[in-house]
Amino acid sequence: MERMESMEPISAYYTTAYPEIQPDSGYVSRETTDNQAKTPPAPSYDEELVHKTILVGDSGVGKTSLLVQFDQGKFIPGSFSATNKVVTVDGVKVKLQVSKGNLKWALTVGAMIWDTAGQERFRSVTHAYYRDAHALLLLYDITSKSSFDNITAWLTEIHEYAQSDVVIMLLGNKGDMSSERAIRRDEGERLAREYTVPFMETSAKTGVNVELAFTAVAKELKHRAVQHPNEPKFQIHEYIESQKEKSGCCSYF
Ligand SMILES: Nc1nc2c(ncn2[C@@H]2O[C@H](COP(=O)(O)OP(=O)(O)OP(=O)(O)O)[C@@H](O)[C@H]2O)c(=O)[nH]1
Repeated sequence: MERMESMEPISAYYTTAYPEIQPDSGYVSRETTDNQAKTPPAPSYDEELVHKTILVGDSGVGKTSLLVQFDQGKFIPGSFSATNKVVTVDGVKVKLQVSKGNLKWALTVGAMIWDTAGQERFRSVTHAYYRDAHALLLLYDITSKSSFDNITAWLTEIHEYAQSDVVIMLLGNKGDMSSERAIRRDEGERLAREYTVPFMETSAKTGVNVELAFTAVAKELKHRAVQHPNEPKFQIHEYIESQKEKSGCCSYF
């Protein structure tokens, strides 16, 4: 795996400042790429395209663990809870750039902002981050009914502040904890269908579907950026299903 920055040891990872990823840096605006797509000849893939992706969801659902699993290919047990780690004023816990093959991600993990009365609000990153995001990974924890119930509120927040064409994916994380499961897989599937977003269960612990989740959104964004008007649209749902079948994804949680 090619890294865009030198890595710090994990112990320092969540207690030091992260490489700043400026909202406007490192990726091509959709407006530009749309125009390019309409101008013959068909555009080639912009190798510098960075897929700005934010992970959101209730506290403790495993956002940071999922990012670490994707980035480092391992599970580091224990909470990266925002409450005792550095959270920037804009509600961001981690910013990181990851590069795999010719795909690049600027990843941001949102941390819950607590209001003065100590009540959790359905807001993590500030509006500027939402507006700037190409993709949002929205996580719940399959062992936590409340994290699932709150997905609707998260989606309301996303629809209010994010770009209308943002790619959203719903992830039911902690898929390895089937004995403590509170949300059936078909409940996740039903919710995803209701909001017309792709869905899969993941495990930051075993790594199941982690790479697929990030790759699927990046591929969707890449296809949008370079799509020729006459070409068929990339079908993210079909891509996910075909890859799940290839990897036999869900049988070894
Ligand atoms: N078994 C299991 N545990 C997980 C998984 N993902 C995360 N955890 C655990 O769940 C807890 C919370 O994980 P975090 O990655 O800190 O969650 P977060 O969403 O970033 O939390 P906040 O910073 O509070 O927003 C930790 O104890 C993790 O070890 C998973 O897929 N399986």
